Amino acid sequence: MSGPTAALQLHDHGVAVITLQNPPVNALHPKLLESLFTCLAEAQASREVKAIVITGDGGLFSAGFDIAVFTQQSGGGIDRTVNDKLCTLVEDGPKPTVAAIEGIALGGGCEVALACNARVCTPGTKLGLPELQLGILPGFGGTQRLPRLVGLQKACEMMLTSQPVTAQAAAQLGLVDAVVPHDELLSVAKQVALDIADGRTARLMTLYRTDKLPPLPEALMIINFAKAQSTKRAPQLRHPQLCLDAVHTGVAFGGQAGLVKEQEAFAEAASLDTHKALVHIFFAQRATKRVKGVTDCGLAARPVKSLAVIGGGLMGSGIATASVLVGIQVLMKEVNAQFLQAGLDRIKANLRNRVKKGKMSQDAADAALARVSGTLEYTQFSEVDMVIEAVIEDVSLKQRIFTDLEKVCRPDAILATNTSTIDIDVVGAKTRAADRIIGAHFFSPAHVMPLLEIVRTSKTSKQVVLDTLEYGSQIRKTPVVVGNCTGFAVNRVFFPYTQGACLLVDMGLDPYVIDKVIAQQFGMPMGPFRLSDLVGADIGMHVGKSYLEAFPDRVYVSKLIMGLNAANRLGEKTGQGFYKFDSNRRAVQDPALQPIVDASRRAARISIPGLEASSMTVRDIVEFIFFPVVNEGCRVIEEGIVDKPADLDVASVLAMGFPAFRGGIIKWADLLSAAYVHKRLQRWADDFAPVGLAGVFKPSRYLEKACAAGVQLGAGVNVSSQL
Ligand SMILES: C[C@H](O)CC(=O)SCCNC(=O)CCNC(=O)[C@H](O)C(C)(C)COP(=O)(O)OP(=O)(O)OC[C@H]1O[C@@H](n2cnc3c(N)ncnc32)[C@H](O)[C@@H]1OP(=O)(O)O
Repeated sequence: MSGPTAALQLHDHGVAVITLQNPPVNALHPKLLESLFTCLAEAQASREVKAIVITGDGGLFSAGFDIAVFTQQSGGGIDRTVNDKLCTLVEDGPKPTVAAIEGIALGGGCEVALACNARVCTPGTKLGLPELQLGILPGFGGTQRLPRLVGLQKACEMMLTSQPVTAQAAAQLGLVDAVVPHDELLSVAKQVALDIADGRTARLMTLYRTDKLPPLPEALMIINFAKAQSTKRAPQLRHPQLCLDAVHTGVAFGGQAGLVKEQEAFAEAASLDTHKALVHIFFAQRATKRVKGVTDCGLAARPVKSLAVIGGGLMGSGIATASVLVGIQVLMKEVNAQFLQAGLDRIKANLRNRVKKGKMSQDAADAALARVSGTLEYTQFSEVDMVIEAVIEDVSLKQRIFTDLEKVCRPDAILATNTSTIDIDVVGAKTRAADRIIGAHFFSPAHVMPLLEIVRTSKTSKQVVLDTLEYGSQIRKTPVVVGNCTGFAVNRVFFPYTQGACLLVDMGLDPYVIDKVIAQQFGMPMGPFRLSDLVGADIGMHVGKSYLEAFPDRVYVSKLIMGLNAANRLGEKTGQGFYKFDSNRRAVQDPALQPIVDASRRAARISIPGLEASSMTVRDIVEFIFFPVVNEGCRVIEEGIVDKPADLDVASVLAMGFPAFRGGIIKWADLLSAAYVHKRLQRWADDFAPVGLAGVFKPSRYLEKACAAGVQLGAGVNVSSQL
């Protein structure tokens, strides 16, 4: 088979079977679409063909338009005329077409199926229109045909959430006409096609159906409600509105008018930065598992079957939960029976929560729980493939544990620490096992947060990095492999985040206004001060000290966090921090914070001419806080802490909640232009030089060089090679 193509075969009784072929997911590359068009035209014209079945190769129908093409061509890379002609040939060509669907029918794949005159699928198939998660909208007629098949409300929900439906739900909704076993898929689809051709079954053309559409006033209410909901959820996003505009035109003026509007709306969405950002994140997230010098050198990963977790606290029990959920046997070790029981109870509670939320059955939760055993000894440690230590951040305690582990574990067992602040080399300093010691930095809650930061030292073996990557995939995390430095990649890049916000408060801005700008207008899940309350001001101060030691040239020490510590306003855990918290953990503004803010401002005495608080715009606030984060990201790239710049984008999205629709921290800077980021940082460095804070903003070498060379920050090594 050569490249993306469609294959035409004539089967018995005059049924032409066209098979989409483009492994691994039969993505609709323009070449495949062209080939599909040629096959369809041939089948439609052939005297020997009575009916047509479209199916996919390798047990999958299609994952939709080839997303890689979006990165290569402007305007979405979709040829409208091919698309129009193709769907017309499928839907109302002389011979009926039926889709035989297995595995997935997503995006354009689902839309080709929607244009068919009937659809048959196998159990386990997922169908949906997830285009909005890529910053576009369905562009092969999905905005018109889906509402006509499943009803307007359900169609809006499916498109706005990007969530596919199961085969069973699709049958109930009328999205498919039959669900049949794998062995019968093709024969049933062929029979349905012949039944239509012979007039035994009515030939339905989805675009012209109106039976599932509500009367116009009701339809408009549904669309307007969906628009309002979508604005409330993500006011920054335009493409959901464009999608609903296309739906609106279709229900008000008919499917053909709707198709024209859909194409216009698609082209507009495809031209926006949101689309570029989301496509970037789609590929970047899948690329984190490919690490130079580790995954490309012929080594085979060893899956983890049994794991020991040391420490049953919040992190340890979360790690254990994530592992038992995917079938790994877990041995949890604690120092006494009471702590052990508390750890096991936490795992039980985590699983119970999942059952309550409908994420798993009680039977599956029971089976998962049966995979955990508790111990106070090291006796069974000789049996495990991997150990993850998750005790408190105490260097000598961790060193003792690793010395013990070296003695009790198999010589090939992976020894991991979940530290977030301690140098991995120091943790293993008293052992001779440095080649199998690695950081496995989880984010809290460990069984929920999707990122696993894998920290390798200069001594960690490739095999151990590969195995830990494999473990990350096993527990369904997105792994990012990083180097060993203060804060590793994620926390290090984000240390200027709260720092910049504190500096703004000391300059006169209201902390609650800053939080609103960063959360509601920029799109972070919460602002820096709400985040500080979640993490705890005590932890903030402790971590701040380690950054001050490591990077004294660029740390601003505000009295704000110290003031909170002195007043025992540590955040959620003490009921008050920047905010005060009611019994439902709801954060409300607290006037009692003001004296702490005033004291911090008096101590800071920062006043920069031209940078008065009252003159700062939303854009100023956002850039003042995030450009130093970008700058630190540049240093991390230059030092080779990350394998590739896009890893930082993924990490910032998955661990810090940086908006995916902005592409992650480095992609966002590139979309704004590195030169612009550089210019603003340099200006602030000059402005703040008189108060001794130039270092907080001074553009990094990597940023300087990228600008000088006119290359993107995301270019990585290409920039470094020009340094
Ligand atoms: C005009 C139209 O309306 C526009 C469109 O159709 S836009 C496309 C809409 N479709 C989508 O958004 C589906 C995107 N894909 C997915 O959700 C998931 O990849 C999936 C459910 C199909 C498979 O998931 P999973 O089994 O976990 O495998 P996953 O690693 O994600 O994908 C396997 C490979 O296929 C690639 N791939 C998946 N969907 C693709 C697509 N639509 N185009 C190009 N490549 C795709 C992935 O990049 C990955 O490549 P890699 O192995 O080189 O990293």
